[in-house]
Order: sequence, then C-alpha cells, then structure tokens
Amino acid sequence: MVKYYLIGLVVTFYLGLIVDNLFLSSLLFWLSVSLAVVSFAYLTKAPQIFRKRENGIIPWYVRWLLTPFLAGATLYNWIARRYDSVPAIQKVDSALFLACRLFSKDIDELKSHGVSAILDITAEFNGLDWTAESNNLHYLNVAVLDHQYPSEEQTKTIINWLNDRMNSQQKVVIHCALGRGRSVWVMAAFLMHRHPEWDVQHALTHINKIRNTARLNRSQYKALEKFKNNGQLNITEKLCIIANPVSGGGKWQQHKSEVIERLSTRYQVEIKETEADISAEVLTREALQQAFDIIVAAGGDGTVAEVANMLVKANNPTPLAILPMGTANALAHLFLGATTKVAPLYSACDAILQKSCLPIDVAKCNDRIALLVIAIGKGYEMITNSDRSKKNDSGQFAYLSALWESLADNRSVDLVVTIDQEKLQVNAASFVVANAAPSTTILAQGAGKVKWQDGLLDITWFESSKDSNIQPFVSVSQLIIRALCGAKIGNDALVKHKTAKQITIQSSDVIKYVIDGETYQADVLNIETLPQKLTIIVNKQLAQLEDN
Ligand SMILES: Nc1ncnc2c1ncn2[C@@H]1O[C@H](COP(=O)(O)OP(=O)(O)OP(=O)(O)O)[C@@H](O)[C@H]1O
Repeated sequence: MVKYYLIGLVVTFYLGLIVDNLFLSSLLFWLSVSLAVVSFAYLTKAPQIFRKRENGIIPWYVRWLLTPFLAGATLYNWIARRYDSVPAIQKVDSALFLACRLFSKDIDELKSHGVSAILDITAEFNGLDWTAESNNLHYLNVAVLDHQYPSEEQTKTIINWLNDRMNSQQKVVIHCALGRGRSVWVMAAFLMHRHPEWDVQHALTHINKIRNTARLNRSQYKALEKFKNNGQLNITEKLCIIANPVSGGGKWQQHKSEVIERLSTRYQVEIKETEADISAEVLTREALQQAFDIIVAAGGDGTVAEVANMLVKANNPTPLAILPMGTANALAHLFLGATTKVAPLYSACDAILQKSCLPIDVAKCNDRIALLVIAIGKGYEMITNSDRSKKNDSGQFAYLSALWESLADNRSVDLVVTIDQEKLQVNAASFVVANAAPSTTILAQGAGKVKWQDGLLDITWFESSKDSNIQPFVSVSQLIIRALCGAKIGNDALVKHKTAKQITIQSSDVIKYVIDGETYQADVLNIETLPQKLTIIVNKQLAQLEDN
C-alpha cells in the first residue's frame, strides 16, 4: 500500500512543479504533502501521526492537512462498500458483529440488531463517535493502520473493553475500513481469548463461514499466531478500583476514563464507587470476596486508610495501590515519590502497571488501622477546621490556614501516656504518633524523618505555655527545620520525640483524635505497631532503593 502512496507523492509533487497555474499547483503540493505524511505514518508504523483520539476524533489541523487523502479514502471506502460481495454489517457470534466503515445512516441498522457499542480499529478517518454518543452507543477507537495489527498494549485494552461490554450484555460491532483485515484480526483475537482451545485457523474459519471476504495478510496472521502462542490473549490479572467520587472536589469523575484506559493495558479493571452510605470499607470487603490481584484506592488519605483497614483486618496479602485524588495525598507523596505533586495520576498508573510491591508497617489504634498518623491537639484541630467546602475551595492551603488558626489558639490537653514501659504526664498542644509521614506532615517530624519499615512508632509532641502565645509557632518552626534537615536537631525541651512499639494514651476527658485525616473520639487509646503487615505498590525507584 505504501508504495502507491509514495508513487502518488512523487507524481503529484512533480506535476506541482511543472503545472503553470498557481491554484492547480498549490492543490497538487497539498496532495503531495498529505501523501508524504501518510507514507511516513506507514513507513514508521506510527498510526499516532493521525492523532485520532480514543473518542474517534481526528483534530482539525490534521484533518485540514490531510484533506486530500481523507477525501480520497472516503471515496474509496464508499465505492468498495457499494460493490462489496458481502453485507456491510454481519453477525459473527451471538453478540459480535463485523463491519466495514460505518456512516451515520448505519445507526438504524445497528439498532435493529441490538448493537449498542462500536469498536473502531482505524486510524485514518474520523469515527462515528458524535453520532454514536447522541444515540447512546458506547464507542472506542483503537488506532491501527491499514494492513497492520494492534500492539500488545492495544490488544489488552481491546480485550478488556470487549469483556466489559459482554459482561454488561451488550452487542458490539467491530469495524475497520473494509471489514476484511484489522477488524478480522481483532475479532479472531477476541474469539481465541473467549475460547482458549481455538487456534488461529479455527477462529478464521469461524469468521469466514459468515464473512467470506475476511482474510489476514501474512504479517497479520503471523502476529496473531505469536500473540496466541505467547499467551498474550489471556488476560488474567484483575484489578479493582475503589473510588471516592467526592475526594479532592470530584477528581475521580474528571479522570476516570483516562485512568481506566491506562490500567486496561495490563489489567481487567472493575470499578466500585463509594456513596454517602456505602463506604470504602464495605466495598473492600466485597472486593476481597472476588479475589483481585490488586486493590486500588482512588481518593484522599481517608479513603486509602479505609481500604487498608479492611485489608489488614482480613489479613489479606492483596497489594494496595494508591490513586491520589484527595487534597493532601500524603500517602501518595510517601510511596510514589514527589512526582505525584506534579503528575499524580501518571506516576500512580505507572507504578500500578509496573507492580513493584513493598511490605510496610501499619499502626493499630484501638480497633482501627493507621497508615500515617494518629494526632491529638493541633493535628486534630487542623482537620476539624478544614471541612470539605474549604478543601474544595483552597486545596492544600485549607490545611495550612487551619493549622495557622489552631496555633494562634493556645489550647492544650492533659494526657497520661505510657510509651512502652515509661509513664509520662503530658500537657500537650500537639501529640502525634506516626507510623509513616512525608516531610510535609510537619507535626510528626520530631526526628526529622519517619521510617515506615522500622517496626517502630515515632512520637512527637510539644507543650503550650500559659505565658507565651508564640510558643506553638516556635515549636512548629523547629519541626519545619527538622523536616528540612532530616535530623533531630534543636532544643529537645521544646519539641519532644521518642520511638516505641506500643503506647497507651489516657485522659480525664474524652480524647478527640484523628487517624489519617478522619476524626474519632475515645476514653483511652491503645496504639501498637504491626510490622510489615500491608503490601503496598510503590514507585519502582523506591522499591529498588529499599531492595539495596
Ligand atoms: N460518595 C460519598 N459521598 C460523600 N462522602 C463520602 C463519599 N465517599 C466517601 N465519603 C467520605 O469521604 C471521606 C474521605 O475523603 P478522602 O480523605 O478520601 O478525601 P479528601 O478529604 O478530599 O482528601 P484529603 O484526605 O487528602 O483531605 C470520608 O469521611 C468518607 O466518609
């Protein structure tokens, strides 16, 4: 095919040079540029040159540049369809149809067959998405050039998408330009995925009985055999995303399709969304019955902690992954690295696709699991002063201004604390027990760094002073310096720090506290570390660092 484009390119370019008419020669040059781009796409096997999106749209500037080619392709598809020996749309399996290029007039026929989803395997012309959308049809484009076949990643995406459609009892039409090559490849691949006992010949014979024009070229056939023999059509890894749609002001809804598209390149993805009265804990319990290979918590630290709580309580080794969609996302910062602050979803999806796991410690506080911190005093006030509407309005600044507000108020709590065997009386402005904490969790930085694989809890506290309103500010300044230096420096009389395996906290009043951003109250807190109790997906560099 590409040789015809190259011949066309040379001929039109030559004619453009010799024709003595500005309008005609401009047209010929336009045609030759358009053929040059298409030839380049074929020679480099790069369908992305057409920039056709998942929704089937080719951007206007590409359409404009390639107008002569696109017009020619439309004309060719129309003629080929008109004189084809088989119908445009044919049923190949109970819920699967094969078709050539679809036009909006085909929607009625698709509906009459009960088809409600379109899989478009072409790169070189606009899809039917707008027509499909207005007719409530699911649409997916996987861009593949004519005479070629999908990549391994694309194949996984296709199989997962088709499985989702089949699971929702939908009928799907798979189409390419003529319904003879690319769509046949995909249909055969999916049939072999559904019937692992079939080989390529069997799948093609099945298709040919209905569509006798279906045939693969030699490289398509060989690739399909290779995919089958290497087990690339068996997608067995299953992943469940437990998503909180209100975290971070509704980030999940904005990024949902992008996340599913990326993760489907490796996993069969199932989504469970929380509701006001259906918590992440309930959904995790449900997911644990279904034996997933990974459970992903999509939300803020509160959502991640809820999922972790159920995994640890069930003593279940399924790895937990974090999709940071909250406000502070301290856990993601810690386990996926600082890049999550810049490209949170990219870093998280990358780590999930690489599946690098590490065991981490967790803390148990009464009957709940904490991954980050248990905080009393300023840490508690900071959370209660930053409600959801403030977080939606100002993001992480809501926490900063809430902390500032609480530091200005010189309140404290009287606690009786037993750290391992040592008993202490503490009048604490802030009292924090940390299992893990990034440097941005300032109130936990008594040692300048909190280790999350050392089997110990880090306890940091400072007291208030009746004589000085600025003492809490001074203490926090010292914690900031410690966090920046990564070491326990400065006056230990002001900010105190200890490590322990177990700690009991009592008070004459009811104790108000937070665990990983969620508020609770109790008469007594019994906290202990549970070393290496949870497996978490981390970024690859971090995993390698810990391995060494
Ligand atoms: N569908 C829902 N509707 C309303 N509230 C929900 C829903 N799902 C979960 N929640 C509540 O959301 C809270 C957890 O929010 P999460 O910590 O994940 O996000 P965030 O508060 O935006 O982020 P961050 O913790 O970083 O501030 C819990 O209190 C939970 O009860």
